Amino acid sequence: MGRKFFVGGNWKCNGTTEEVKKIVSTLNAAEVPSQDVVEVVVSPPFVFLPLVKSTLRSDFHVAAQNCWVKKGGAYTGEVSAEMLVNLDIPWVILGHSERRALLNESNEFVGEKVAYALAQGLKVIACIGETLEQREAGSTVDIVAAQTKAIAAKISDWTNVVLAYEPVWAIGTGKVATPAQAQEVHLELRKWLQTNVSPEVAASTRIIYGGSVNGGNCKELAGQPDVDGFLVGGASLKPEFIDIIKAAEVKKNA
Ligand SMILES: O=C(CO)COP(=O)(O)O
Repeated sequence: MGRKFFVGGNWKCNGTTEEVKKIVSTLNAAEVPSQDVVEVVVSPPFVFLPLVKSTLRSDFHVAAQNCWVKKGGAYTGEVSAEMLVNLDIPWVILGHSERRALLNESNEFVGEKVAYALAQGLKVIACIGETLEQREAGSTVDIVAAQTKAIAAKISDWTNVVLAYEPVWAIGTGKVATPAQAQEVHLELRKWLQTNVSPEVAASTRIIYGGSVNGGNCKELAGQPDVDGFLVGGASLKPEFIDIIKAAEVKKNA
């Protein structure tokens, strides 16, 4: 099916110039599978994007953690998709649960953002995921389907989209989804894409997992047929991110 393994590192709102330089030099020195096997994207805060972009090895790429929903202008504090393109930043993370929860980003708003960013030529890591309450109420699949639907309603080409399933209860909690729990939701998402978008999009779109992924649990998760990679938070700031990148070997040998 040719879904290349994808490992994203979301640094969130962390880092100083010194820390960023240290992470980059650790990554630059790492021996990892080739670009044919794994696509690696790291996402520093906006202010560090130029530094990371100019010092990071060329087989790894960078992503912003957000961008504005439309063309830039009088939107104090925002960064536009056009600016990211201007800086040659290829990727952007949109719809992260922290922004959905803390900044009230709705499904529709995220859908609009994804569409606008794609239209400007950016590639998008679109995040979805249910809260613990929603999971316990048995509505996980409905929630992630509604989040995906709001994106699907606004776009027609999924080539440059990676869908990141990040259950909110697993983010930053150390409480990782079991491989079976991740696989179950990823499969449901793939079925949703098959029915509501197309079999081709379902087969080719990478669905990655995020939520307390670390060097210890990544291989078993990567062994699941519908887990096409990871979006890593806390562990992406540490050398174990390299072990997570290497989990791509599990797929290669599958
Ligand atoms: O939110 C995440 C990645 O976007 C996951 O964060 P953690 O890996 O720290 O749980």
